[in-house]
Amino acid sequence: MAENRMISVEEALDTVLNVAQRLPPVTVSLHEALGKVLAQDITAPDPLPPYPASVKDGYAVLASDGPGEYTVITESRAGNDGVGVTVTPGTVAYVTTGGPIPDGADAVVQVEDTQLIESASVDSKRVRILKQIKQGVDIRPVGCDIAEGDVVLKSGERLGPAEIGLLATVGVLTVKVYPTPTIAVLSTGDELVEPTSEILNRGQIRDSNRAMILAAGTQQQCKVLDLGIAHDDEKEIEKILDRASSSGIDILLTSGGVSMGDRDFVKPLLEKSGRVHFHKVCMKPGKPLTFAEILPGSTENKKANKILAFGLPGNPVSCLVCFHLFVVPAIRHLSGWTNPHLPRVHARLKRSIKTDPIRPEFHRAFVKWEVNSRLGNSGFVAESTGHQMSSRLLSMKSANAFLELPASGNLIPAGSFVVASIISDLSDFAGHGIPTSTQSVNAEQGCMPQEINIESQGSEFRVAILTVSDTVALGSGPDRRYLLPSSYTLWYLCLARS
Ligand SMILES: Nc1nc2c(c(=O)[nH]1)N[C@H]1C(S)=C(S)[C@@H](COP(=O)(O)OP(=O)(O)OC[C@H]3O[C@@H](n4cnc5c(N)ncnc54)[C@H](O)[C@@H]3O)O[C@H]1N2
Ligand code: MOO
Repeated sequence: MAENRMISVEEALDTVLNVAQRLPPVTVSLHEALGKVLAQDITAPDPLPPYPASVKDGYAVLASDGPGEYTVITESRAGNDGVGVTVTPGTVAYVTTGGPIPDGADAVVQVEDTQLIESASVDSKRVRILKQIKQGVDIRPVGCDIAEGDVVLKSGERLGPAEIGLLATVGVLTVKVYPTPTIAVLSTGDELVEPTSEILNRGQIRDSNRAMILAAGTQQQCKVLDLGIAHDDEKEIEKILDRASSSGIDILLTSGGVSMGDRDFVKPLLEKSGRVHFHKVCMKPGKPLTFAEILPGSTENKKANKILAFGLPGNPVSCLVCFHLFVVPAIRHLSGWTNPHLPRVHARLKRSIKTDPIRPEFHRAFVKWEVNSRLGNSGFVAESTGHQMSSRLLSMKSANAFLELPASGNLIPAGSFVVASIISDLSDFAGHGIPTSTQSVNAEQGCMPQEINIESQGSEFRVAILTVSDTVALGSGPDRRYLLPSSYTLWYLCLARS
């Protein structure tokens, strides 16, 4: 039985992260690996470049020959070009960027430092070298990018586009990674109807939390399971929770029914099927957040792993704030992240904010980088999203950060620095911002933001990729097409010879 006191946010998060365990690694293909954390070291089986390669389009020469007129004995673009041909004093070979340096040559003179000499015969090309260069210039020696046996990626590293490119380069097409968890989402409440309902009878509202949390889970790369809406009926909720617990999920998220109402059944049901660690956190919003673990073998959960269960508060803002502050770090921990915490920055308040006297507040805000070269104080600036009531989901719209405001009941003046926990990726920092207002924002009665025009974001782009390279087409060099972000639809993915 969890104790009855309100625990601090730090204590609550520590508890969640202590209970959460990394999921066992799985093997996935390169296309499924983006965003995952590696569960193995990756070693290069061969060097890159595998042959001495030219850095420029130009002529492979003997540096000691110096400026003068030379016969072009071969052209080395890719693959076996120039094999068996040796550059001897008085001769040069034409090379393209990335092409193999023929034997004998020890430097490359870029075409800009040469002149092709008009010649009577097509077979005997001659070139004038205009510049003296040193040995080794514009040649990438074998293994200069990656040496054979180098560990190019370490267990625990997260795979972004560059890391996927490295895997492709070293020819690793399947990798061991930590999987992302499967999340089930249930809304509870007699007042809730499907978002498709056109007419709302008295006392009814559309269920926003389920769609929102399913989207938030998908954004964190989780597989999501929609458990629908349950009435405030103990037996009905129990049945759904039992069924969900036996369906192979890792995290169970409910919304509503965790506060003090006579039909708030979620907490007692979690107590029945597992261990409730806490059910009240000293924070605003999100006070009634409940956290439990459903242990293997309890009720219908016959799975070998335990399930983390979060009873999220029903108020939509409280629900999403708790998701970011507690569920996201839990997801990251299960997915193998070494640091599962939200990143934090210091941001200057654009306007003053009145704090709550009792609970530390997670004030929704838009944080962006502002350049102020005149005063020399460029940095992050935070603008409130307006009225912070926990039923007002508009206060989450556009928010990319939560300002951590200590409980004092005082006014934090404009220009003060506060800690901001970042909840979006950094690309959102250049966004549209919040409409300007001169009023200070009271934690209880802040100003209402006006409607703003946002250009449509997140639309899907269709991208065609064509690798044009003789080297790649002949199989003599790596292809790094896999660097494409997964949010794009691949239209065309192939190799072509130049
Ligand atoms: N006597 C007390 N009452 C309340 C307290 C308290 O300490 N003592 N705490 C308040 C706080 S703080 C919060 S937060 C809420 C949380 O309550 P529940 O988690 O039990 O949620 P519900 O009562 O079911 O709903 C609250 C509110 O949210 C709306 N809601 C619920 N689910 C959804 C959904 N899926 N989509 C959209 N809106 C939803 C619901 O209609 C209510 O308006 O409790 C306070 N009360
Ligand atoms: O904690 Mo509740 O989430 O303040 O509204």
